Amino acid sequence: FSMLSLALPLACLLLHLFNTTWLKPQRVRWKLQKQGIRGPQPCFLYGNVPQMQRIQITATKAANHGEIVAHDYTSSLFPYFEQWRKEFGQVYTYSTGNKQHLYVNNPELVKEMNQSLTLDLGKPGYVTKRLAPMLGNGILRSNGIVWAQQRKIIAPEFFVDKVKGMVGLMVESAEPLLRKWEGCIGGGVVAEIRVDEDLRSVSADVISRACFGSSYFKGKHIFSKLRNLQKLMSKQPLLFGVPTFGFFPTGHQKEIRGLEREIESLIWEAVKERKRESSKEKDLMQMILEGAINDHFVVSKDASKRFIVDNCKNIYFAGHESTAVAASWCLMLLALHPEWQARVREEVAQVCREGLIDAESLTKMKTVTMVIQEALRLYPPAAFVSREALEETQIGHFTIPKGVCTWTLIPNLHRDSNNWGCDANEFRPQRFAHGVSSACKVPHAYIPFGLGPRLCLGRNFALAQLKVVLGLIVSKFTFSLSPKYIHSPAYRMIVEPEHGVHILVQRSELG
Ligand code: HEM
Repeated sequence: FSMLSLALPLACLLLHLFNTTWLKPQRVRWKLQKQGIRGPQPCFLYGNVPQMQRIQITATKAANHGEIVAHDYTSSLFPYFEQWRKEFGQVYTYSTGNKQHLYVNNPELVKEMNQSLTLDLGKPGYVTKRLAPMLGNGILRSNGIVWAQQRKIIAPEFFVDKVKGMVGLMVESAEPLLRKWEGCIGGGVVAEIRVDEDLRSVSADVISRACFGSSYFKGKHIFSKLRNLQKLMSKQPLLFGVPTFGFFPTGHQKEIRGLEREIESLIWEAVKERKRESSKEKDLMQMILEGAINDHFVVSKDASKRFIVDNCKNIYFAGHESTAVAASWCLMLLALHPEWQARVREEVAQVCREGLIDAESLTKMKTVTMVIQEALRLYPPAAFVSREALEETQIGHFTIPKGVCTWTLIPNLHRDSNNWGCDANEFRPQRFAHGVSSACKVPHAYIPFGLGPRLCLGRNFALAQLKVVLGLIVSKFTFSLSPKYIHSPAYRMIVEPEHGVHILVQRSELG
């Protein structure tokens, strides 16, 4: 009897395991295969992860980092996707553990996703769970009604009219960088400068002043801690790594939890300070505070604290990191292309009365806009748009079973020669001379700011800041790439220059 009483639960457990690790994923695969979607053969328990690791190791060995600036980094950064794309086309399926994925890089299908308003495609839980220390349950991670509420509170702070009012403080925030670089040149002619950290300071300063008003000086600590957290978390396999079944290296996790607590208390201090001040000025922090008080989804005091801290963290991260990295890529490309640098310099001199950059002059910066658009095409800081079918969903003529995660690789999509032409890997801002709609066949597949209802809500803010920073730097300085620069785009939650961007800077004759 005792043998039987042991055997029965054991058999149930094995059956359950077999069902979740093989039968269920197999059923999902069948549903996809029936629609003509192919993909690499998965192995038991791990899916295609071992294959992904093998392909990555081979690609890393073959990579020839830094010798020349080759703009197509897709086959060294995400080599399995490129290999499978060549084998199975623009839409294919693969698995990691018991999770089934759908690679969607067909411009027409991306257009369908972009135009769809469905919320049944949400942020994938298994990815965002790993990002939880960074993002909490703020707007970047949440889904459904919680997300809708957060978006309603935060989005209006970044509408065009609000952003226009922030141009002045963007200029102010960039001035220390200009003074610092001036100082580096000093009495000499040329200075070598690593631009990344300086640009990060500018965008941290901008977001702190613009969104968190008087508490902006607290921002400095928060940003440096968030940056450390980001670096630590990038050491873990964030997206496609081996299924860990709960076993992660604990050393890192402890450090991550420590940083998470420090960041939380810094933000909370800023919030308490704000409450004491009872500021009349309605900036983003004020809106988040009021949202936490008025929102009927936020029921307890603890939940209200979480709501505030998580959303502040989200804005701090989303708002400064990607803008700073985009500015670094822009400077790298302008350093490489003196002819475009000269055109930008000339335009800024023309449209800015007495050298002053304001909201009106930003709207006249056509060349600067083209350069930024082209930089965001070749080097989009966000590498992916990922979604999970929270319910069975239709994308174009495909039915996506519940639980499947879709992956759209932005850098690959932006290099599709069928959409962009045979010069897709070249830096040619001219293609944007008449806007995105004339630059390629399917403009909806140009997605540096994501797509659909979850499109980046800081888009206008980021573009204004990039114009201000580039406009000021290019009008004050002439620069070229330093021989120290090693071209090696790296994925650390966003695609950034692994060793930074080093340039040789001189005072510009116009500046
Ligand atoms: C060049 C700079 C930036 C780039 C390339 C960028 C890109 C993106 C992308 C790709 C997404 C994901 C959209 C999706 O999943 O479909 C996103 C979302 C978001 N971004 Fe940005 N972003 C930038 C700057 C900013 C700034 C300056 C802010 C705020 C101040 C911001 C706030 C957000 C927020 C809150 C979301 C989440 C929107 C939602 O889920 O509803 N971003 N961004």
